[in-house]
Amino acid sequence: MADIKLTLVVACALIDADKRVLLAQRPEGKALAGLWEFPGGKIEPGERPEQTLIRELHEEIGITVSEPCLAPLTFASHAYETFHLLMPLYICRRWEGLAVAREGQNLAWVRASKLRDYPMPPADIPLLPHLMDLLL
Ligand SMILES: Nc1nc2c([nH]c(=O)n2[C@H]2C[C@H](O)[C@@H](COP(=O)(O)OP(=O)(O)OP(=O)(O)O)O2)c(=O)[nH]1
Repeated sequence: MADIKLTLVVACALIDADKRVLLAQRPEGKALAGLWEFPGGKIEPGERPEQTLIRELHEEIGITVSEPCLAPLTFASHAYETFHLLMPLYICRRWEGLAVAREGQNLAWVRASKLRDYPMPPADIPLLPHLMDLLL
């Protein structure tokens, strides 16, 4: 059997007081460019997933999240051509600061009923019903 490269990425559904979720658009020049994703990123060596998420949310959108405000929601397991993605999705309803695009990416606060209007990476599609149930 061929070796499988397992890539661990942590992501977060940030939910605001109007039950909207934050999506970020992947920039041009990257894999999956133009698709809308949950903020997050790859776990660096020595990091716990929650630390990764707190770091990424600060780097990418300038918010400060404390660990007790992160709760596990669901996960994605998806075979991309060159790696297998395993992506825990956390949910967070409380943070400090305003979400701003610090890396030039587009951001959108999206209601459950509009989530299907935002094309997402294939790994994310099975996560949507779960999220919609929670937000509707
Ligand atoms: N953050 C995030 N990544 C996702 C989602 N869905 C999905 O397939 N991914 C994939 C895209 C990337 O291959 C990987 C995220 O890693 P990354 O944010 O470091 O992506 P990247 O392309 O900048 O990585 P790289 O240049 O450092 O290799 O997970 C999602 O909802 N959120």
